[in-house]
Amino acid sequence: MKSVNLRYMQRAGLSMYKLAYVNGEWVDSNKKFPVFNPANDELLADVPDMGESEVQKAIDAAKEAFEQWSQTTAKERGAALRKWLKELEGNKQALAEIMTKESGKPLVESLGEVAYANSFVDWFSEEARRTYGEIVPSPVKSKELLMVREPLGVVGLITPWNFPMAMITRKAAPALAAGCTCVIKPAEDTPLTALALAALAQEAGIPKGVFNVVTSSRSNANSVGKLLCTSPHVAGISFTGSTHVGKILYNHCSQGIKRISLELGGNAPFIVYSNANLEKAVVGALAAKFRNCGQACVAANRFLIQEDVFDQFVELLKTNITKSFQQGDSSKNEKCNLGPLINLAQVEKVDSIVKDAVSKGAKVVLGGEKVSSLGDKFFAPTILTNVTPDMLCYTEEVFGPVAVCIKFKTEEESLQIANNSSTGLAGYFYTSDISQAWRVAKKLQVGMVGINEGIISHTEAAFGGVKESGIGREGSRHGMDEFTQIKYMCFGNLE
Ligand SMILES: NC(=O)c1ccc[n+]([C@@H]2O[C@H](COP(=O)([O-])OP(=O)(O)OC[C@H]3O[C@@H](n4cnc5c(N)ncnc54)[C@H](O)[C@@H]3O)[C@@H](O)[C@H]2O)c1
Ligand SMILES: O=C[C@H](O)CS(=O)(=O)O
Repeated sequence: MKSVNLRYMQRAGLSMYKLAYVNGEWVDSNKKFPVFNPANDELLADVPDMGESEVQKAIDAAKEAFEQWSQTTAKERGAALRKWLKELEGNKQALAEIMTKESGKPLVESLGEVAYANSFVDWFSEEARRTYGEIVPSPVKSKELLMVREPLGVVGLITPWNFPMAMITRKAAPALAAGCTCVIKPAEDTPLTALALAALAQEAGIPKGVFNVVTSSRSNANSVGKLLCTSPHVAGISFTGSTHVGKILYNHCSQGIKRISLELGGNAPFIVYSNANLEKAVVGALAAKFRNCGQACVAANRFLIQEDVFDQFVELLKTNITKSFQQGDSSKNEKCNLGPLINLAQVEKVDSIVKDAVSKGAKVVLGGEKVSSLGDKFFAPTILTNVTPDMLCYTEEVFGPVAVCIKFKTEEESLQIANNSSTGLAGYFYTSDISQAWRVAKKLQVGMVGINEGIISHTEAAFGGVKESGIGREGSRHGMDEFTQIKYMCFGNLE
C-alpha cells in the first residue's frame, strides 16, 4: 500500500485518519467506531474497531520486528528517533489541529502538548546511548562480574485521551530507544493523534513492525487489553489511565508475571499557607487546576487554604478565573482558552459531584453548572466553598474545572487532609517559609511536589506517583528502566 504522508493526509482532511497502522501497512477492519469533536459534535472519522484477532497480527509484527530492532545499536536507535522528531516538529501545527479537533483542548494547549510530547522524543533519542551497564570489582580472582541492560521485548502501550500525543511519546520514545517494539492502543476518544504519529514514524523510516497503532472502541478495550497483558509474546505493559483500569491490567499481568508500569489517577492537594504570596499562588492555582479544563492527572483537586487568608484567596481566585478564561470551541474561535470536557460521561460525572456537594451544603462561589449555550459538553469554571468531608468532591478525582476550597487552621491539619487519600500522584503548596517548605515537601505522600509552582511536568524529571497512583516513573533517565531488564554475566575460570 502507498506510503501515507501526513501532509497529504492533512490536505485530504481528517477523513484520511481512518486506518490503523500494523506492520508498516494502513489496515482497515470490517467494524468501525466514530470519532467526534467534543466541542461541536462534528464527525471527524470512522476508525477500525479492532478485535483480538486483528490486534494479534500487530503483536506478531512487533515480535518479528523485535529480532532486528533489538540488534540495532543505541546510536542507530537514537538517530531513528531524531528523524521521527524532525517529522513531528515539521508537522506541529497539523498535529495540534488534529488534537484540538478530537480532544476539544484549546489550540494553544495542543501546541503546548506537541512541544511537551516532542521533548520526550528529543530526550530519549539521547538517553538511548546513556543506558549503561556496570562492571563491578570481582570478589574472586578467577571471575569477572558485569551487568548489562537489555530491551524487554514487545511492549503494549495503552494510553488515555487527555494528552493524546504526550502520553504516547512518553512511552514509545523510551521503548524504541531501549530496543523494544510496541503495540499502541490509544483511547477511543482520541485515536487520530496516535495515527498521525504513526504516519510520521513511517515518514521517518521507523522500520515496519516497530511502531504499531491499533484502534478499538470501548467495547473492545477490555478484550484487547487482556490480550496484550496475557500474550506470551508481549514482555511488558505500560499503562496510563484510571486507577480502576490500572488494577484490572495489573491483575491480568500477574498471570504471567509480566512487567507493568502504571501511571494512574490523582487527587492533588494545593495548599496555600497564610505566609504565601497570594498573587503568585493564584497564578499557580489557575495553571494547576484549569489546564485541559481540569482533565489532567496532576490537576489540583483540592485547594487547602489556611483560614486567615481563605476569603482573600477565594476572591482572588474568582476574579482571576473570570478575567482569564474565554470558554468555547477553539477550532472555531482561537481566542477560546478553556474547552469542553471530553465526553458526556465526564460531564455527568462532574455535574453529579457538584450537585452532591451543593445538596450537602457547599456554596457555589462561581459557575457550578453546564454551559448549554456553548454545547452539551461544556461545564463552567467553578469554585465551591463550605466543603465538608462527606462530599464526593472532598475525596473523588473531579477531572473537571471545579476548584474545591477547604479551610484549615494548622500545618499539621493541612498535611492530615492532604495525605488522607488512596492516591498520591502530585501535590502543590505555596509558602514563604523555607523551613516550612522543606517540612511539608518531605511529609506530603505523593510522587511529585510543586513548591511555589503549579506546573511541574518536564521530561527531565521523574513522573509518577505512590499509593494507588501507580508504579514506576516516566521521563527522566528513569523512564528507560520500564523498558529494560538487567542481565548479570559472571565470567569464570579466567586465571
Ligand atoms: N498518571 C498519569 O500520568 C495519568 C495521565 C492521564 C490520565 N490519567 C488518569 O486517567 C483517568 C482518565 O483517563 P481515561 O478516562 O482515559 O482513563 P481510562 O482508564 O478509562 O482509559 C485509559 C485507557 O485504557 C483503556 N481501557 C479502558 N478500559 C480498559 C480495560 N478494561 N482494559 C484495557 N484497557 C482499557 C481505554 O480505552 C484507554 O485507552 C483519570 O483517572 C486520570 O487521572 C493518569
Ligand atoms: O494527565 C496526566 C498527564 O501526565 C499530565 S502532564 O501533561 O504530564 O502534566
